[in-house]
This record gives sequence, C-alpha cells and structure tokens, in this order.
Amino acid sequence: MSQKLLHTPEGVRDIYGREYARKLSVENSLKESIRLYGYEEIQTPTFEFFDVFSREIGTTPSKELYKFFDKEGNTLVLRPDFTPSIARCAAKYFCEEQVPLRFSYMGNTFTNTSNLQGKLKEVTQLGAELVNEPSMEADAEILSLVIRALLNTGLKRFQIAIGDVEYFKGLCEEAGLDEETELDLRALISGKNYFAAQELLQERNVEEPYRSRLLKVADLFGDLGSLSGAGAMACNPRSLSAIRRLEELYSLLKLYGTADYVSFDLGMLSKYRYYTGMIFKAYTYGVGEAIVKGGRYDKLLQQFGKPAPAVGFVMVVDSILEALSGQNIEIAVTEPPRKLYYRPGDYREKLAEAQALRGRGISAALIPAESGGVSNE
Ligand SMILES: N[C@@H](Cc1c[nH]c[nH+]1)C(=O)O
Repeated sequence: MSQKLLHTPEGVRDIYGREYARKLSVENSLKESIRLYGYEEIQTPTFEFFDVFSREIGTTPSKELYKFFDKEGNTLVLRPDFTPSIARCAAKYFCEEQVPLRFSYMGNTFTNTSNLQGKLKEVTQLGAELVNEPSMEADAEILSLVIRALLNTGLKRFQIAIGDVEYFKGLCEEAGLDEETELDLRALISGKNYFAAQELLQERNVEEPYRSRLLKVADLFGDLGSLSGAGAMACNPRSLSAIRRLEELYSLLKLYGTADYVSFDLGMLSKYRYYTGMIFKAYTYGVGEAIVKGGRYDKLLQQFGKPAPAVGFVMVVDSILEALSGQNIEIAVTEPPRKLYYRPGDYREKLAEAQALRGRGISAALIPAESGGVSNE
C-alpha cells in the first residue's frame, strides 16, 4: 500500500485515544462554564457563501480562505471565523429581536496559511457572542466569563491583555491619515515592524507630534496605571473616551473579582477589521499564540441587515490543551472501557457481564482472549 495514503496534509491532524479524551473533557468544561452565564448553543454550517467572509466583512484575508465551488457555480468558503456566521444567523432569525441574545457554539475553523508558518490550519474553537448589548456590563461579562472558564480548566497562570481599537483610530484621525495608510500602519504595528512603520509615516508626510504618538502606541501596555500615560498622550475625544471606557471596565471587573487577570495593551490591533471597541487576547506560558481572542463589533450585524451591537470571544481549544499539557495540569478524563476477555466456552457469561455493566452506565468492551486485546492508546 502506498505510504502516502496514510498521511494527512500539512496543518491538519488525527486526534485519538487519550489525547482526544482530554480534548473532549476540556471542551465539556468550557461549555459548562459558558452555559452558566445563560448562553444557548447554536450550530451554523461549516461552509458558507463567499460573501459572508468577504473583504467588506473584515475577517480573514481572501488569500487565507479555503474556497471552492458548488455545482451551481457559487463560490463557497470553509469558515475561517465563527463571528460572521453567527452575525448572519442572528440577523436572519432574530432580526426584530431587541432583547439581549446570548449564543454559544463550538466547531472547527479553517485557514489556508502557508506551510512555512507551521500553524494548524484546522482548529477547534469554542465561543460565545452577546448580541443587542452595547453596555460596559456586557464587555465585563464576556471578559469575566473567559477568565472563569480558563480557571475551571485548571489553568492558573494566564493574562488577558485588553485594548480598544478606538484609541488607535482616534490617533489616526488626529494625524489626518487616510484609510489606506491607517490599514498599512495597523498591519506594520501588529507585525511589530516598527522601522517600516516609521518609514511609512515619513513617506506619507505625517508631521510631529502625530508621527511619534502613532509609533508610541506599541509601547502602551501595562497595568491600570499605563492607561493614564496613554490618556496623557492623546488629545482627541475618540482616544480619550476609549481610555475612560477601559477604566470603567476595570472597575466592573473588580466587582466580578477578575481584575487581577487583566492588563492593558493599547497597541493591540487585531487582523480583523470588524472590531469597533474593546478587544482582548489571553496568553499563557508554553503557547506562542493567544489562547482566547475577542472583542466588541457594533457594526458587523448591520452588514447582514440587523443594526445591533455585539461582543464575544473564541477559545482555541487546541491551544488551551497545549498549554495544559505544557504546564503539567491534570485533565480528568472519563474512565476507559472495562475490558472483558472471553474464550469460546465463556462467551455467554462474559456477554451477560458486559450487558450488566452497560446497564449501570459503565463502558465495557468484549475482547476475544486469543487476540491479546486491543489498544486505543
Ligand atoms: N472571531 C474572533 C473572536 C471573536 C468572537 N467574537 C468576537 N470576536 C476570532 O476568531 O479572533
């Protein structure tokens, strides 16, 4: 048989045995934490029309989408991001609804990145979205829910960095940047490419003090105190009200008892352009990428026909598992099946025994004794 048949493409993988049992256990724990906050599970399709993830929506760039065609010639896309799908779904079925809507979901997302990046191209995401809620209380609920859910998996050492896209937008407006320059600058700052950012601002004739203010954004991180520094640097109402919101958010997190897990990072700029306010990422030891990502997107549902504010997050289950393993944190898994070995002469008794165990909710596998047993490990 060709060895090639046994291989999976780069960036996807099989998960089985104990590792899969651990994954299921973490998923259940995260789901239960989200359920406690009143979120209702929903399911959206794995692929959608291209337009749901088009450039105007502001999600994953087109070159990173898995695109294909159906027999009618429609362009379809394997979802790279749940948020546009949930926005579409909420706009379709809850269009007239004004009360807060709480949705949670779980499934795999797909991004067609280059093999050289060494990233998984299919990951399991578990998330929640709170629609029709513009308040700071909603932002605080989302952040505190994330913190509680992470603690419930057994993780202890993690930090949530919070930013607000309005701070940077305010500085860009103040400096008179056009949209294209703003997008280019955002990409350079997110990629930590400061020299190129400096060059770009010089090229576009951005004057002082605006140029240095924009470049300093990358250094604006730390505890609550760092917000006052950021406030002192900005002279425009957009950036200043972003700072005020973050300060208010912090006092709400104190009510939840979750403020110790957060820090601020005004240089945090997401690659997704649908965010309109607070954004955040959770980091922990042993994983380079964020294990949770989220934020407020008050204009996205409008693109699907329902003007409604919303805020939400996703947890990347594969990365949380990597963190738990790297930090040697035990994950309770369900008992493996009891193995009942039978010989031709005692099959009747062993079968009865297995049935009795199953009747009591205990998993039991019958195994021919001469086979030497099976292994799923
Ligand atoms: N979908 C975003 C996370 C998010 C959910 N809701 C709001 N933001 C992401 O994948 O990064």
